Amino acid sequence: MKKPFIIALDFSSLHDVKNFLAPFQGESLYVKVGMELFYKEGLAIVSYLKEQGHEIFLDLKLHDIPNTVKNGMKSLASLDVDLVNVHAAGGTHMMQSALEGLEAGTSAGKQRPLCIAVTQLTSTSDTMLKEQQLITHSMQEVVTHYASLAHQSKLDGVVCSTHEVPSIRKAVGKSFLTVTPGIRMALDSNDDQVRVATPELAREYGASAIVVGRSVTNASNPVEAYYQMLKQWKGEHVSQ
Ligand SMILES: O=c1ccn([C@@H]2O[C@H](COP(=O)(O)O)[C@@H](O)[C@H]2O)c(=O)[nH]1
Repeated sequence: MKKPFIIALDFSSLHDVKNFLAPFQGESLYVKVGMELFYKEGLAIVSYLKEQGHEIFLDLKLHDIPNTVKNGMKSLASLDVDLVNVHAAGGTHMMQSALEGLEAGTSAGKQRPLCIAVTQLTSTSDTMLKEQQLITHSMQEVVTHYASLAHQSKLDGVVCSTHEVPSIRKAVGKSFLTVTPGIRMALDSNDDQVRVATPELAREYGASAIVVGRSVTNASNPVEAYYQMLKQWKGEHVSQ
């Protein structure tokens, strides 16, 4: 990915997004719009971020019957965002339908948005997998299996934690995207995340891109926090 550092704009209004982005003036960023912001601001937020020259990951995690996901993706493709996603648990038919919808909804001459599948949320622990989802395979096996299904369905990649990246790369190759949230600096709070890693570990394990929210957005100086994490992601020395 050209810009492998994605900032999660988990804000509740366009006003808060504008305040957050103001000190980044002139910088073209890769930003993630999730449910909180999109459900509140809708198309206005996408239009605004595009006008400002940012790339957009629209993180709505579609998970429904194949026909509904196909038509949903057809609508999302018309927004001209760069990256969208589904839940791999929806199955191969659903993932293939997602791609069909994206292709059908992309205007002639434009590139369809990339599409990736969420494997297991980074807030899911081994215990939750076993006790709440009744899955007896290991996290690594489950995530890698979902990545193989997404690969067979011709998706562009997956959302996973840093810890599963090496196994996924081994199973489906290096060109399949591994986008990793749950990124924290060593001394940061994990909040509700379970399978966390530093930017440095994500780079070392070969993640295609990292997604960072609160470690930047809640920092007392977000611009400084962003550059500190970006430096670590690029392999430049940073002391905390
Ligand atoms: O497995 C997943 C899938 C998506 N996310 C999203 O990434 C950000 C992470 O935010 P932090 O504040 O850095 O924890 C957030 O928008 C999630 O919805 C994820 O964390 N894990």
